This record gives sequence, C-alpha cells and structure tokens, in this order.
Amino acid sequence: MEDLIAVLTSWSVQFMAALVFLYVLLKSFKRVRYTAGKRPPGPPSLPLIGHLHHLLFGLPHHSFTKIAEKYGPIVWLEVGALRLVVVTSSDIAREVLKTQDHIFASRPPGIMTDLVFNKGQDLVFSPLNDNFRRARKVFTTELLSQKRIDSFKDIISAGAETTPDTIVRAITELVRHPNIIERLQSELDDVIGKERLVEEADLNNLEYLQAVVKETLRLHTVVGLGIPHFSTEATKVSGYDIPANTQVMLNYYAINRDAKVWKNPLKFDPSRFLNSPVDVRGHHYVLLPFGAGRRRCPGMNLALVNVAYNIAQLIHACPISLPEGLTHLDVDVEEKFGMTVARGNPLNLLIKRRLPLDVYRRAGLQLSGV
Ligand code: HEM
Repeated sequence: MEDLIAVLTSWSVQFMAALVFLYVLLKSFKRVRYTAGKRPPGPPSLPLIGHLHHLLFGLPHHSFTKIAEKYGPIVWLEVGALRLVVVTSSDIAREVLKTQDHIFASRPPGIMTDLVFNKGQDLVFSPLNDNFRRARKVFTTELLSQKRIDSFKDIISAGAETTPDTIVRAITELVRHPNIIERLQSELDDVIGKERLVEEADLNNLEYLQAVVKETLRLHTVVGLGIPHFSTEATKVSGYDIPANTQVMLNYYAINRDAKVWKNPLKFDPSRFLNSPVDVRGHHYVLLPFGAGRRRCPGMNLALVNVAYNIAQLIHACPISLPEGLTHLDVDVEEKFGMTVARGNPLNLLIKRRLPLDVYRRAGLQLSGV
C-alpha cells in the first residue's frame, strides 16, 4: 500500500511539475513575443486558450464592443496561434483602411476558405495578389455580365443576404416610426405622384429616402465585423506595434454607433443625414457600412440602388400595417448573428393597395385580395 501511495505521489508530483513547466514555457514564449514590441492593450488571457473565453458568449460584435469600452479602440487578442487586432474607432479605421491600406488589404489564410473557396481563389477571401486584382477589376467593370457573374459564386453570396437583410431592417424601423413612414410617403407622393410606380431614375430625387437608407446602414450594419483583414508586413498603428501576419477586424457596427460621433446613436433618425456631407461610401470614416479602401465592398453601388428602390416601391405602392392587436411599440429590433447581423425574429406585416389598380396592372403586377 505504501508503495502504491509512493508511486501515485511521485506520479502526481511529476504531473504537476510538467503542468507548471508547460505554463512557465507558454508564459515565457508570450513574454518573448510581448517584449518584441508595444502591443495594443487587451483583457487578461488564459494559458492555451488565450482570450477564447471572452468570445464564447453573446454576439461577437457586442463582445468586441464591450472589450473596446474597457480596453480602448485598438485591442490585442490571441486564441491559440491566432493573433487578432480589433479596431473600434473611426480614427484608427482610417489609419488601417487609408494610410496603411497597402499593408492591411490582404485576407487571412484559413482552412475554411481553402476548402470552400478553393485556396482563396475567389474575391472575398483572396489574399492581396494578382488574382485579387484581376477578380476585383472584372467585378467592377463587368458586373452586369451574366457569364461573369456565374463564374464568381462568392460574389453572389456576398450580396445574397446583405441586401435583403438591410431592406428588412429598414422596413422594421419604418414600421416602428409612423412619423418617419409618413414623411417618406409624402416625399414619394410629391416627387412621383400616384399615377405610376417608382422608377430607378427617381431615386436621386428622393432626398429623404436616401437619408432613410443611410440611417438604416448606420444603425443596422449588417456586415458588423466586416471581413477580416490581414497584415502583410510589420507596422505601427496608433503607436502600437502590429506584427506581420496579424488578423485585423474592424468593428464597423460599433464605429457606426459611436456615441462620440453620433448624437443619440441608438435612435433611428434619418434627418441627421439631411444637409449633411457624411456618406456611406467609405470616404467618411465615421460611417463605414461597406468598409473603405481596396477591400471596400465592390457591390456597394448595386446594393445602394437595390435597397433604396425596394423600400421606395413598397412604401409608395402599399400601406403597411401590423397584424391586429399589435402597435408600432411591439416591434422589436432583436438581432441574430450569422453570415450577417440579421433581424432575429420574423417581421409579420399586412400589405394593401395604395395606388389606383391600373398603375399595378400597367406594371404587370397581379394583385389579389387588395
Ligand atoms: C447592403 C448591402 C451590403 C453591405 C452592407 C455590404 C458590406 C460589405 C462589407 C462591410 C464588406 C467588407 C469590407 C472589408 O473587407 O473591410 C464587403 C465585402 C464584399 N462585398 Fe459587400 N455588402 C453589401 C452588398 C453586396 C453585394 C450586393 C455584393 C455583390 C453583388 C457584394 C459583394 C462583396 C464582395 C465580393 C466583397 C469582398 C471584397 C473584397 O474582399 O475585396 N456586397 N461588403
């Protein structure tokens, strides 16, 4: 028996010693890496898993926002071998996406992207190489060619959820704000009248509609964390050392809701964009629903037309109401995180006819029960 206890004791002592050794080893590796430069601040990490425990619960764009509130607008996180910098301010976003765009415009390599996207051959996950430049050029110059679109499936999927999600978020906010829907309807009636449907050519004449679209993209940034960027060489950002091969995530969701920039940032208020030069196209770093720089969303123009056109057609041609018993105060803005930050619950609406029947018939629309 005494022998057995002796064996167990020596085994557990050895095991403990091995653990302590491993811990010291990991810590010293970390120290070597940390003394290599001045890293951005970050929350405490655990051996082996690093910061994983900070990211396991809640929606990732909210977790990153909370971490930024505590540790600042540029944060350093590690999960295993992954080194991640998260940016949550427009000034630092400008540094990454404009001043140092040439260093941060690559995408991280990854098993998923290699498997799904054929070793990063497709645009969304392509590193910054000749293939990327070719794909980007084809996209921007020949987008409307069906043959080309067929050969860029990831491009289709990049737009497949983002545009409808944004439209649903806009309609949700309109239903929650009867005064805003009324103002939009009256602009549409003034500019288009009631004898025809909205056409694409009308969109630039609808100032309030454009403000509704911008405010939706600001408050409901559907690509909340963008797509990770990747540094191709060591550099400094905001005074901190960022090594080569580091992933950089831009928390567009939080930047677009920054209380230091936007008055009442959580309020849906399209009028903040009337007579304002701030736009969504990546020239104003306080508002980045499409990103900026060389990796800015190439589907932006198409998306802006589609979102505005769909909202305008719906609000002009149909009075929208909620199912019986519900008021605008019952409509929630819960989110779910997947490929995009989409609406969490289904939005049930009743849609009726608003214009003379003939207007719909001329446009080839079949109406029933309205
Ligand atoms: C409201 C709709 C949309 C929003 C908010 C949106 C937003 C974004 C954002 C934030 C990025 C990442 C930018 C970055 O890396 O920093 C992106 C990338 C991209 N988007 Fe969109 N997008 C939308 C619609 C579309 C549409 C309709 C298409 C295609 C027809 C599209 C195609 C792409 C592609 C291919 C990329 C990757 C570009 C690259 O890696 O160089 N997007 N988008």
